[in-house]
Amino acid sequence: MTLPPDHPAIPTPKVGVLLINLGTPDAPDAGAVRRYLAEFLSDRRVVEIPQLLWQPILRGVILTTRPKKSAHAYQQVWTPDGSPLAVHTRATAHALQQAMGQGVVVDWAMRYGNPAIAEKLAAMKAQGCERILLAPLYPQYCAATTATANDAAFAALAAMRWQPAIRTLPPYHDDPAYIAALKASIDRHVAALDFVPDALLASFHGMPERTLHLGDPYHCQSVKTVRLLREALALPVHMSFQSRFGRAKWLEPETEATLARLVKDGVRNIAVVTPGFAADCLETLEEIALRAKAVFLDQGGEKFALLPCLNASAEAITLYQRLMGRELSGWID
Ligand SMILES: C=CC1=C(C)c2cc3[nH]c(cc4nc(cc5[nH]c(cc1n2)c(C)c5CCC(=O)O)C(CCC(=O)O)=C4C)c(C)c3C=C
Ligand SMILES: [Fe+2]
Ligand SMILES: [Fe+2]
Repeated sequence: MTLPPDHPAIPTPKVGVLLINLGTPDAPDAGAVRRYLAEFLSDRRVVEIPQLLWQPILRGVILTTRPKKSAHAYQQVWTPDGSPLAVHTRATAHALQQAMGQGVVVDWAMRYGNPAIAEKLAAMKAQGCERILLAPLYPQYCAATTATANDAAFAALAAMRWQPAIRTLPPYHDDPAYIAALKASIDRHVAALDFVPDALLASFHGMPERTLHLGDPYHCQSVKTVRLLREALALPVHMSFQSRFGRAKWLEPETEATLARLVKDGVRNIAVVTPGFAADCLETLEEIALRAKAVFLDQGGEKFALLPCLNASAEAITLYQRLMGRELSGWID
C-alpha cells in the first residue's frame, strides 16, 4: 500500500528475536548440576513417566548420583567464560544482532537455568518489543526440545496483561539454507584437518524410541537432514544417535556402537559432525570429542576429529538471518 505524501508515517513496532537453547548449569560443580538436572528432568516433555512414579526415582536415585559424575564431565569442557553451550549461544545472539541491525532486538535465553525465558521476554517487552519471534535453535523438531521451549515462553506470556504478538520458528531440518550452512562449515573444517577422513558420521542426540511411534517427527527429520547432507557432500555420511539416558529403548544405531562397527568395516579415519546441535556443548565436546574418540581409537581406528557445530560462525549467521528474516516478513521492512 502506498501512503499519500501528506500522510504521517506509521511507526513500526519494535520487533524482538529470542534465540532459545536447552540450558546448562551455572557452574561445573555438583550443586549447580543438581539444580539444573532437577529442573530439566522434572519437565514432563522430557521424561514422560507419571510424576508420582518418576519424582521418587529422580530425587532418590538420579539426583543423588548423577550430579557428581556430570559435574566431572562439565569440568573437562568448561571455559573461562562459562559453559560452552552458553558461551556459543550468547556469541550467536551478539553476532546476529550485528547482522540484523538496530531495527530488531536480538537476545538469547535458556529453557532450563539461566538466563530464563520469562526474564528475557520481560526485558524485551520493557524495551518496547510489541512483536517477538521465539526461535528455539533446534533444526529438527522434538517435543522434548522445541515444544517445551515454546511452552515455557507461553507460560511466561500467560502472566502478562498486555502480551506481545508472537511467532515461533519452525523446524529447519530440510531448509536449503541449513544444508548449505552445514556443507560450507563441514567442507571448511575437513579441509583444515591433518588427515583425509574415509567417512563422516552424523551423530544426533538420541530420544526414547517410543516417541517416534507416538508421532514425534524428530527421528524422521534427522534422517532427512542426513539424506540431504549425503546429496550435498562428497564423503560417505553415516548416521547415529548419542547420549542415551535411562533404561528405555532409545533410537538406534547408537553412536559408540556405530563407531566400533565402522572400524570393523574398514573405516580408519573419521570426522564426526553433530548437525542437531546448534552449539557445542557437553554432549559434543565431552561425549564425542573425548569419550567416543577413545572408543574409536580403542577399536583400532587411527584418526578421529569432531567438527565444530555451526556455533556463531559466518555460516550460522547467514543461515539465521535467512530463517529469521523469513519469519519476520510483514513485521520488518
Ligand atoms: C539437541 C537435541 C536434544 C534432545 C532431543 C535431547 C533429549 C534429551 N536429553 C535428555 C537428557 C540429558 N541431556 C543432557 C544434555 C543435553 N541435551 C541436549 C540436547 C538435547 N537433548 C544438549 C544441548 C545438552 C547439553 C547441555 C550442556 O550443558 O552442555 C543432560 C545433562 C548432562 C548429563 O548429565 O548427561 C541430560 C541428563 C533426555 C532424557 C532427553 C529426551 C527424553
Ligand atoms: Fe539431552
Ligand atoms: Fe551425555
